[in-house]
Amino acid sequence: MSKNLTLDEVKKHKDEKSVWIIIHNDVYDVTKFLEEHPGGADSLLEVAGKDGTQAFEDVGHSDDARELLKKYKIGTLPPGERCKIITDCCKTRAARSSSSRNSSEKSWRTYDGSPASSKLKWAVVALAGALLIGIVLKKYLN
Ligand code: HEM
Repeated sequence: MSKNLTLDEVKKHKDEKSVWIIIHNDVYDVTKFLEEHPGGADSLLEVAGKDGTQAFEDVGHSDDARELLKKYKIGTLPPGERCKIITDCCKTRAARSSSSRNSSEKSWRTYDGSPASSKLKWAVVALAGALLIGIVLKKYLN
């Protein structure tokens, strides 16, 4: 089983001395790969200490590149910090963590930890309840 590494731990590894990147919920230590990366060290440093899934996928890396990833894997995010669906990923957590930095850095991620969908569900239930009460009141007051 791979080791659980939290986002807070990953965040500490954000410069040349130590570069950790999250891709598809797995954590990679690419410090030794910086100079070898065909896409340059800068592209890796840009997502150092952060989630690089989108950057990695946007480039359309080959199967060889995906295979190479295995060599650098050091762990996985704990279940509460994982992303369920890559395209529907959490703004709340990312916004919170990057608000102290540049806001343009906001990530597309959505984590399980931020139950945006469950909030929406309760809003719909509350709205339906209010509607029902309104209808009943209207009926009895007339
Ligand atoms: C962290 C794990 C990564 C690994 C193991 C990796 C590996 C590779 C490999 C093997 C290539 C050669 C082409 C290919 O086989 O697809 C490549 C190219 C490239 N990578 Fe990455 N990459 C990683 C992350 C990233 C990230 C986060 C970016 C961010 C933008 C990036 C940007 C690029 C670019 C722009 C190229 C194209 C270089 C060119 O064709 O001139 N890579 N990468």
